[in-house]
Amino acid sequence: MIRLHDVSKTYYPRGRGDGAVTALRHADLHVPRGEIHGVIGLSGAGKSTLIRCVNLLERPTTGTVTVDGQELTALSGAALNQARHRIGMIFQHFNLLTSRTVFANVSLPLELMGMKRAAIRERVLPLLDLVGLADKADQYPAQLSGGQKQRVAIARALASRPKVLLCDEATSALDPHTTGSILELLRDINQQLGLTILLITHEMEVVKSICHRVSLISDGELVEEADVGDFFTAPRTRLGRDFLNAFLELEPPRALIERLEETPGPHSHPVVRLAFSGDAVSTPLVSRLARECGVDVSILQAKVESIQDRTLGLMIAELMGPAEKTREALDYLESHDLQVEVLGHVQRDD
Ligand SMILES: Nc1ncnc2c1ncn2[C@@H]1O[C@H](COP(=O)(O)OP(=O)(O)OP(=O)(O)O)[C@@H](O)[C@H]1O
Repeated sequence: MIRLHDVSKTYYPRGRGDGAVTALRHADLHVPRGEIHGVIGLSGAGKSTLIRCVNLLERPTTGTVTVDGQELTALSGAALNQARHRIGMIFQHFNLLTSRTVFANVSLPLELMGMKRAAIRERVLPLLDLVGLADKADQYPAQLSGGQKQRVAIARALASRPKVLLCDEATSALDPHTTGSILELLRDINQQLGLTILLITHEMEVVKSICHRVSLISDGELVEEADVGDFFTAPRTRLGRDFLNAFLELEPPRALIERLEETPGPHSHPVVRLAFSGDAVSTPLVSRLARECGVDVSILQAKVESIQDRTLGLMIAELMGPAEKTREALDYLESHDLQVEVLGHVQRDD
């Protein structure tokens, strides 16, 4: 439904000949019909640029953007405006017109399309119902909470019956409870209307709650893409692991980090981060390591998380025993479908 092929974007701020900023580099992305795809990254990584390239609010410097089979980068003027009706967008700060009522905000895109008043009413009232604001039609944005404003923005984005909804940090200005209710609404819309959703966020919680797939963006590059369950079990990049650890608050204690050495010494223990899902979650791992490998396991941190329909277990542990035994234990763990990352080695106290 959404396809970016080799899309790059360089900004040339006016008056600064040498100030060019390349915000997006050779981005390839495919979001199939009906999928919710998240793009996560740190501030300045290029998320806004990427999502704004999809509806050509920013025109890519190079590359092509295709939405619902139509190459938008080949269009301009009226044809591009027409194509944009099939792409709704919502923003972090809602972007409502303060002088218009809720009803008038939602009807605006239809007025601009030249639709008749009666037809607009017929279209807008069910949308207000869908977003749970049927009783707020005559109120003004200033009378609404942040969550209600975002609901108005969602209704407005859906007014032209788009195939695609772009969400630019749509919940970043909202408290966690309101964030939850807006994400639930987006999930309902995705299911009820079959809408394809591309969202950008810096919050793992958003990805975890509603996305099917996720891409990670760093310094303008899409560096990793995975199903959400896989990303939360075994991110492939250092940055992905940093995001996951920060989300799970799963880091070794600071005092231990300071003692971690990269290479094993003659008298050191490996400290490992283990992630296990599926059947492995219910395996009595610690006692097996002790029994079958003769290694003691000191658990430094552990957590079980539900990621959509999967259960994910995470543990940071020190494997204590002679070098050949701890090596055997690592082999044992790897052969049992666990994701094993050696964080470093600490000198043995014994
Ligand atoms: N209009 C612009 N002109 C010049 N540089 C820009 C422009 N818009 C963005 N940039 C630069 O492009 C890079 C990526 O910015 P972008 O806003 O896409 O990142 P982001 O991941 O959305 O960040 P944030 O989460 O902070 O909004 C940054 O270095 C930014 O300063």
